[in-house]
Amino acid sequence: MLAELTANAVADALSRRESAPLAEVEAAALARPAALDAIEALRPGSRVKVIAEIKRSSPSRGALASIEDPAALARRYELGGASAISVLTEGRKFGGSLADLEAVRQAVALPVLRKDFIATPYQVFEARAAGADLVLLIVAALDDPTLRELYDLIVELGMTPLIETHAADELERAAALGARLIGVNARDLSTFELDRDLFGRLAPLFPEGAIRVAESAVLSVADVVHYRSSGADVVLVGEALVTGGDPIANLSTFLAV
Ligand SMILES: O=P(O)(O)OC[C@@H](O)[C@@H](O)c1c[nH]c2ccccc12
Repeated sequence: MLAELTANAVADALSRRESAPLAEVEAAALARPAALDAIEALRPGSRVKVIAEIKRSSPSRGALASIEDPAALARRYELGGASAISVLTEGRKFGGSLADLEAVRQAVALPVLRKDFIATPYQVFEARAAGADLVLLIVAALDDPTLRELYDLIVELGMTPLIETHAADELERAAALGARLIGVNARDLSTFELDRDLFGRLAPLFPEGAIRVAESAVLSVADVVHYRSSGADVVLVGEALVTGGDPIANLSTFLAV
């Protein structure tokens, strides 16, 4: 079942009156310097890697942090050893914007993920125009033809799709795309409930060679250890880094796993 949150965000994207014409956003996307190689940056290593997220609030957790200077936070993440940065660009529920992404892009040399409810090619061009290197696609929110279309466009623009799943059949759909970077979100987007063991249950179903990303619910080092021992190459961490005091210190404990 498509979560209300996701359905609303997708409906928003589809009905939105875009501020610039498609041709303009396309031109801006093509004029950007080449995207950074996120597959290289997230390649599995002897230690877990972290995608550090910039998120002001969420529908499940409410207000998290005001984050007046996302660029400064991104620099802390980079100094702390993050391998990539995720920027929520959804405005209504998460308090983010494409301006946040642009500011982050200018501040760091790491790959930057556009984290949003992407449903149209327009949003993919917008992501590239703002400097994104990665774009999230949520399998549950998209039918197969749209998933394929958006996936191919992301790749064509030199970016890397991060394919988010939450169930075995969704992982199959991700595999059918040929996805090289696949996440399992521990949070169910329809109930907001967390299932920290979902990643471990789905890990054996990942296609050969795909990079395995555990998303959500990392609040402590113990959670990183749990995901790592279940087969995660990468963990995507939001709340713990925006609310938990010094992100550099927090990252260093996570990266020791
Ligand atoms: O704050 P957390 O529990 O560390 O979670 C981060 C990230 O996984 C979460 O923000 C997220 C995962 N998938 C999403 C899709 C849309 C918006 C947000 C998300």
